[in-house]
Amino acid sequence: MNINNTKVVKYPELGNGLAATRDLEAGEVIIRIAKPFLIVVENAALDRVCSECLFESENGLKRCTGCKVVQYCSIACQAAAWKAIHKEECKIYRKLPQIAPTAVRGLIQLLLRKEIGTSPDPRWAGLEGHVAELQKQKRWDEIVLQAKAAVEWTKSPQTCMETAINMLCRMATNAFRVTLADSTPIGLCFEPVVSLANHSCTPNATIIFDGRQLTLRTLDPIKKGDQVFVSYIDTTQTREERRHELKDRYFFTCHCEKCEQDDGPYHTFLKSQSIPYPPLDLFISQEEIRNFAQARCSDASATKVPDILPKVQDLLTRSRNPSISSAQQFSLLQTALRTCEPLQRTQQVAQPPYPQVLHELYLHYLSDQSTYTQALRILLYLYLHSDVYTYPQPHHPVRVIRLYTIAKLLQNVPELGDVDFISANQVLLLCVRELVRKSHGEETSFGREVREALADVEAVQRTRGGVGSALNAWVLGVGEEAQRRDGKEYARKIFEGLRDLAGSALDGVRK
Ligand SMILES: C[S@@+](CC[C@H](N)C(=O)[O-])C[C@H]1O[C@@H](n2cnc3c(N)ncnc32)[C@H](O)[C@@H]1O
Repeated sequence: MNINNTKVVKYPELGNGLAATRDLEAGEVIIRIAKPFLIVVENAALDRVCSECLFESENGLKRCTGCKVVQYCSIACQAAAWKAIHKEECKIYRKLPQIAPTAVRGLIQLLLRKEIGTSPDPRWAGLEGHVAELQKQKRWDEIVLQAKAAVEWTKSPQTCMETAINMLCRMATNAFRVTLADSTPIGLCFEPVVSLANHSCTPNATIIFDGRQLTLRTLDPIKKGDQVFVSYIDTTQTREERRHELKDRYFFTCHCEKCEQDDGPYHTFLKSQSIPYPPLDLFISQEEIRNFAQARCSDASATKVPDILPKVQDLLTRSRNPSISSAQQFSLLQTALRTCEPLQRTQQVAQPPYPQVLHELYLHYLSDQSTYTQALRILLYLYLHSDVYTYPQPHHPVRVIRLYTIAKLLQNVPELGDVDFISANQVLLLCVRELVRKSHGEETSFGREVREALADVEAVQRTRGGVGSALNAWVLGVGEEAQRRDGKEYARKIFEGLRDLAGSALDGVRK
């Protein structure tokens, strides 16, 4: 079977998988599916996104007055959902004392759509479902109960029960999270074609959503015949955490090189095929990153760091307790940062759990507008000292979102040091606009948002002399030589200033 740029290949140990049918460049679209087989907004996101288009809405969402479960951003979305499924679904939701679990709501949709009959559908029956393994787990009773409930509520024939159970098992192994452009999880997607992609802890591809549209994109170049890998889990975790999650949820032990060699972020970076994006080289040069990673890998003291993970994880869990005060939360995060001191001493900021601590600190500062400047500094620090190793591709969606967030924060903090914040905002947005072609796609809603933000700042720059056009000429490599040279000089100063801001990021926390 040929699926866009891939074909299904059976691999020993991994089962079916997807192989590239031609050489693919970094950031290319492998498969795009406008309407995946099944998408359900997860319970925690029902109040956040429109259940039809899956976007957030600046004007707020309107709840369905019938079931009071789903919400829509417009009459058009409500009408489309009503016609497609909600007319039937609504009658069921109304009678339930509470909102059914996300997977059950997915099964209800499939039963109502008559996608589940008395025998498994060839579109998904061939997918690995791990039925025998699930039968041995505590989860099995829950799966059977969920299938029974969905069959009963949809008034489907009892003969559908076995297929419904089979479908829930397939969903447990094959469904993946739907996310907003910034990776916030909002739903569950079951799409049999893309589910064929196997897992690696150093994936060469990633799944991106734009509303309902799903795109499988390359992170690295993939040669014709090579396998396409995505990651099922958060790859920044330690090998033990990754292996535990993969075994528990997907019933396999990962033997990718990162797991076999127990490579940390610096080793993984050195083995990556990272392709530099020249304008960002002025922010942090590829050569500098490579030399630094090499030094970390040959530093014997780097391997002698005590196991701080359990203590830091405990502190982070306690800091997320909603009933503690902001001051108590900050104190726990300060202790977590101090516990990471051995990693700081050996300059291993990208090594878990250090980046997690920094991220929590960033979120803490972001929760209060008066501390946005600290949030900005921490984010710059994370980008320069961790992200560039953990996500080696400059167009990696996480890195692109990080740069975009830094640009947005620059608009919301008072000027600091010598950095011209308006120009810094522009130069970062110019880079993001270029990188978004490979990370999310310029035709996506995120691509449009970036272009609009850039147009706004460029309008301001036009009133401030030639800086804006020089920066534009330099990033895009257009215009006259002298203008590009000026642009490069402005950019060098901006990036230097941003690096200085990152340099003092932790001063306030350590006090
Ligand atoms: C989403 S499915 C991928 C398609 C699957 N290989 C199939 O034949 O249907 C996930 C399942 O594939 C297998 N799998 C995926 N990645 C693997 C890997 N790196 N090593 C071993 N098995 C893997 C596991 O059985 C896992 O539960």
